[in-house]
Amino acid sequence: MSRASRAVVPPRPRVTVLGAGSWGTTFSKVLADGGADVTVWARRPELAKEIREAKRNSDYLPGVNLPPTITATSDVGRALADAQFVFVSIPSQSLRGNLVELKTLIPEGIPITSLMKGVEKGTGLRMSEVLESVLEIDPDRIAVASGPNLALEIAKEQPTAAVVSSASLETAERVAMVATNRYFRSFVNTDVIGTEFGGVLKNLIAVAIGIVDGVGYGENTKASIITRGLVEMTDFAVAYGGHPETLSGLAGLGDLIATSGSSLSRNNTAGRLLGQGYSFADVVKSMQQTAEGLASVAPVLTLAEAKGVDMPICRQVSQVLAGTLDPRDIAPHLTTDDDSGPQGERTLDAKQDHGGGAVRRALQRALDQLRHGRRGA
Ligand SMILES: NC(=O)c1ccc[n+]([C@@H]2O[C@H](COP(=O)([O-])OP(=O)(O)OC[C@H]3O[C@@H](n4cnc5c(N)ncnc54)[C@H](O)[C@@H]3O)[C@@H](O)[C@H]2O)c1
Ligand SMILES: O=P(O)(O)OC[C@H](O)CO
Repeated sequence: MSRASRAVVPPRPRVTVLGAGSWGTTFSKVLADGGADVTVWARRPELAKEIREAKRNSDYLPGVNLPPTITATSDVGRALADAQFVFVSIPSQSLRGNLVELKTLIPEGIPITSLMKGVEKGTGLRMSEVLESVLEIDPDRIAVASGPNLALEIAKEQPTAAVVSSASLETAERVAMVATNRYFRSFVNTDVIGTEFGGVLKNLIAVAIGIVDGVGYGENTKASIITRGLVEMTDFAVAYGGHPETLSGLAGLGDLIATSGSSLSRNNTAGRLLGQGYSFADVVKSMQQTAEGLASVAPVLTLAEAKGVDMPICRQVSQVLAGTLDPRDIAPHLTTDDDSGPQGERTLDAKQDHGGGAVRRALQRALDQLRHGRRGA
């Protein structure tokens, strides 16, 4: 027997993905192309059948062929039966209800990874926090994956990077190993808060970009909102214990660039429709897929208020959604919360405190005055 024929082939990991929308299905392909045997749980039996038999998900990923190592079922018990890894990709606002039903079906001790980018209305919890509280599991078993990850581009195997984060570096590394293939590379970190909030907050900024795009403003306006949006995102995440460098990475700036610049983004698309004058109700009705940013605006602003973080861009997005601000009036104010005079630009500050944003801003302004000899610079 030759040396090659005696080589031990490692067993293929058995992975379950909950959710067969555009991201659940795309991520299943990422995992299968990385060497896993994947079972997708789809709510609708006809979709499970299409994925299982035709290796297609024509509603969400037209023209994409799925690998033969993906199967699907609408029976969640069967989907989870012998899973070694679970990935969850269902709309954030329905996560809790689904988890309650399948709580007892998840095998003991395996890593559970959130692929979602929203916060829960009512509780303001991040998706990893909902997983932890409903499943009552050790946070070391929980991971989140985020980054500039527009599903259709990845389904077409365009090279992409992501970041997998867990309180346990070992869990992050195990998950990243299965979530890596020739066109998809997963990095790791242990800043779950920064990683998750990056994915949530860039959706709100992408809605703002869509709004000004819909109104007809150009690249200067969009660049201004992206840059000031990143400051808002960072202030918020840091106030909640995230690391500023995470927000400068794939899960923050990276995702912000991808989402703000692409017509594939549902958040960007929803914003564009608002900017063109459609009402919030009309936009929700016309969206075929989940635009998480629309549901996350209110809980994010509540969380921001609790920590004294100013989020002028997000606040004005919420006013457009509520119909109290005309989209055409949004851009001149979007990049500032203060029209009483010039402010210091204050971009990213590695020495930011973890909370007390209002006090920090007041101090920063006083410093700006001292530095520049007048109010702001
Ligand atoms: N699509 C992307 O490019 C992308 C990329 C990264 C992250 N995400 C995140 O992934 C998550 C899922 O997004 P998506 O793009 O797959 O959304 P989607 O709208 O394409 O699909 C959502 C899926 O969930 C199902 N669903 C809807 N309500 C449900 C419920 N009550 N219970 C169970 N299933 C339900 C739908 O039938 C659908 O199959 C979101 O949090 C999104 O932010 C999406
Ligand atoms: O289509 P969106 O707006 O949900 O964005 C998809 C991903 O989050 C991009 O990383």
